[in-house]
Amino acid sequence: MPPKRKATVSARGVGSAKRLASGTATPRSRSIGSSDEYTEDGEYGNGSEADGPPPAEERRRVSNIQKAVKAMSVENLKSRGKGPTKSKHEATASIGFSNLSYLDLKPDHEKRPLWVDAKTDKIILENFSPFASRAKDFLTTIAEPLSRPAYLHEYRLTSNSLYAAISVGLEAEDIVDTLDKFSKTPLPEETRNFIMNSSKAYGKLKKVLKNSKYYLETPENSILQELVQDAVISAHLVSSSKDIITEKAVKKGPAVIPGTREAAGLIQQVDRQNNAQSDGGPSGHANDAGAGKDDEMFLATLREEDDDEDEDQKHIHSVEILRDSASLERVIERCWEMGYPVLEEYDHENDEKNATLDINTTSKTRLRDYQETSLRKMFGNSRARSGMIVLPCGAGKTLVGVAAACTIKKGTLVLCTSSMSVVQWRQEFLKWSNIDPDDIAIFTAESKQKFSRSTGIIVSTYSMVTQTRSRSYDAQKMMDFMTEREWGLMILDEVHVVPASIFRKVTGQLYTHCKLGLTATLLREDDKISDLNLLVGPKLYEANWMELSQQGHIATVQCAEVWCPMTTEFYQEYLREKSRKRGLLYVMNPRKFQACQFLIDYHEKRGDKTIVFSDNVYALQSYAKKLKKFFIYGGTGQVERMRVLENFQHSEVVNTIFLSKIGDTSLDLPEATCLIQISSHYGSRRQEAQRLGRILRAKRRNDEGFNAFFYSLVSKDTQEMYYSAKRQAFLVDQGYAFKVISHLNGIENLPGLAYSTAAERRELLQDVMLQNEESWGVEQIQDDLFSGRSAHPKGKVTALAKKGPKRTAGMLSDLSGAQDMAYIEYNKSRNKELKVQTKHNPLFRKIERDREKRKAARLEQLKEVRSMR
Ligand SMILES: Nc1ncnc2c1ncn2[C@@H]1O[C@H](COP(=O)(O)OP(=O)(O)OP(=O)(O)O)[C@@H](O)[C@H]1O
Repeated sequence: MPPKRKATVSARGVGSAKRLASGTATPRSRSIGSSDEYTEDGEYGNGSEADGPPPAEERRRVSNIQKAVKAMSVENLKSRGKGPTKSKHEATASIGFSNLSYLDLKPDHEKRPLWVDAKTDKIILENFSPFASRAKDFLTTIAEPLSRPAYLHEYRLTSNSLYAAISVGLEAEDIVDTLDKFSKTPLPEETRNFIMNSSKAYGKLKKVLKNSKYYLETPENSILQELVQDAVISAHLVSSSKDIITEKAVKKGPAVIPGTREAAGLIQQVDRQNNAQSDGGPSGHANDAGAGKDDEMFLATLREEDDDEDEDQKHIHSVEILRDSASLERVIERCWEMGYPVLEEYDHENDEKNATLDINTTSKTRLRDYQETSLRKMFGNSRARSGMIVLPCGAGKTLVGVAAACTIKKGTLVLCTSSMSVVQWRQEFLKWSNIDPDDIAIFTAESKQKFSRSTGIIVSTYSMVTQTRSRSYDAQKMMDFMTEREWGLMILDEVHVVPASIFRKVTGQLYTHCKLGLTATLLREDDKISDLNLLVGPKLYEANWMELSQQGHIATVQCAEVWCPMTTEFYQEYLREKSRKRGLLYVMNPRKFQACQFLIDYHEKRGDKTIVFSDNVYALQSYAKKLKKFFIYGGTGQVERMRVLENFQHSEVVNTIFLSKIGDTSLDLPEATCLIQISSHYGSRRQEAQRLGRILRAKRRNDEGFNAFFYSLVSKDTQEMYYSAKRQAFLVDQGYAFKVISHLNGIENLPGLAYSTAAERRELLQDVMLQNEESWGVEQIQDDLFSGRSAHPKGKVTALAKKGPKRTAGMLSDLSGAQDMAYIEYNKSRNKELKVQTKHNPLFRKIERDREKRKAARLEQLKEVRSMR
């Protein structure tokens, strides 16, 4: 018998991503995409366009990775006298690697793509394996993706992920068998037990709404018997144990999703023989072509095996829950506590009580593969499951929502974060579906329409439906209209940003059969994501950013962190400062300013359109005014915002704009191809991903060799470096590599380079040091660019209305302009130039006049404050 081989591979890419995230490693210098703009030593050069590395080179890289891992193995550490005192596993885990040498390899392990580590519940996928794509879809169904760089992906098996898998129709036995099939080693007993035990109760219990009544439903009577005996649950039930209703289960069939090739009649029959082709690999496929479809069929096969059972023998048992929201939430919570997670499902095809909505996708609408896959997870059988779909920014979440509504064909509610998004959602419904415009209404502060027929769609904001202040007569009537009826579907846009308390209010007031949460980043720094599982449902699907960018659905982005050394005078102050003013010092670092100036110049010459992001408003204004660029922040009036954005989109002279954090979300500027970040919200991974999302929609993304650019400017040896590493963690896990640029080639020769003399830098420092607390931190605004918060309730634009007079530290002599810094303080805003170019209607002119008056009054106030000092 040949000696058993031992497993010695580890997750190199994963480990480095984690170390990068924790700030203990230097980011790897690897650029992504086909164009290589950087030289290997981190310098910015005029690199030529080059195709991605050939497969052979890829293999070599992987083999190098594996060699590196081996070199880090416990045995090697031992031989170098650094042997572990703990167990092998603990020792390697502590340095960021998993040592799997305790596992025996299967004889044909090379062909199998997975490593399953029972000790950490982690699964590592070799993304270069010929069977990777098939394994990937399976893994995204059963496990949480943790990290997906180029070669090795890391997933974790959790109760929640298994719950999501069961909720899309997989059985525990199928999961175990398939995992074993893909695994290089026999599936560890602990993993097998974990899946079997955690899945026992999953998918068995459902909350359904039938004829305006909520029921707990299960095919296993014993579970219901156990639940009705529970004191907490029985207190919230209409029925007692005697009243358990038993009915024959309705035979299920897969739902036809409008907009898919199947719905269009393009796929008449699935030829399963294609799948059965075997080359001895784990799933029996000869090659990877059409892998996305194959994966679906592969999963479908797993589901079909289950359907082979005689459905006629099945019965379902149910009890009715009290309809108030507190009872509903308590019952669901208690079921979870007792080990029975509750799924929410809606048998929309058999719902005769609620009117059917006349809606279908237009004949031209074609869902992309990943959109279809995500919807298949929602409509795995003829019922619609509540849950969340996670797609990158710009990947078309709106169409997924529209297609879900077209599949359910019942009254639909859409809740968004801003009134601008409300308008966009309505437009998208009209674009992708044949809905009658009279059947889709808007409920915002400005518009309180209803649909005229028996059912329809209402698009509103979270704040409109959860408002606690007394409502206007019309708003109250609208709310009554919404709360009195049953809705088939509720679409929750940007589901991750909404606090649990808001969801409670929403779900408590509005009766919906099915909820679909849409988001790009299921991330919250406060770790409240688990609340969403309870309130909305499990994550049904999460797309892979890199794959979507390779397929051209989102732009390929080169990410770079530009390290800007602090100037001596700024660094001295930085070290002395203990307060939050340190933040202002590293943002206003003159070297960072120069890097920003250089990059803007470089990209403008290349024909790019650039957005510069700064969370700090003082920095935003200082940079923009000094560089004579246009800017928008929370205090900019709606009219001015629109004017700047329109010019950015259509004018050849406006190629760079500065935006505060209000532009993080909901900003659709497909012209933007470059993004520079000069100041950000500490270590927020979500903000980093959302900002990147602004350039993922780049119009030119399918041009040959096109790359969008994302630069994060970081002041070296400051706290900003720590935040930066933390912020990048999510994107690194999505497979983005941040190139470090330590020197921008040719920056010294840039004509008109700002702050190139010591005197200029000292002036800047003086100005920074004189700023008061208000200017130190990030902008305190919760809304986005289009929320219209700065708009007066009666339609007047009040750019400064929200903020009181600003106290600014300074000296009386500053006002005379006698000191250099006065020029900095009153550097002209370029925004004003746009006014001259634009013809206003009389209303806008009046708005502008009012604004100017208020600005003049504010300046007067400022002078007074200063003179009092
Ligand atoms: N199947 C499709 N066919 C053609 N175009 C599509 C398709 N799906 C999405 N798009 C287009 O992709 C763009 C982005 O879509 P959408 O605004 O819905 O993205 P998103 O995921 O909601 O982005 P964000 O998270 O930034 O709001 C839109 O211009 C949309 O028309």
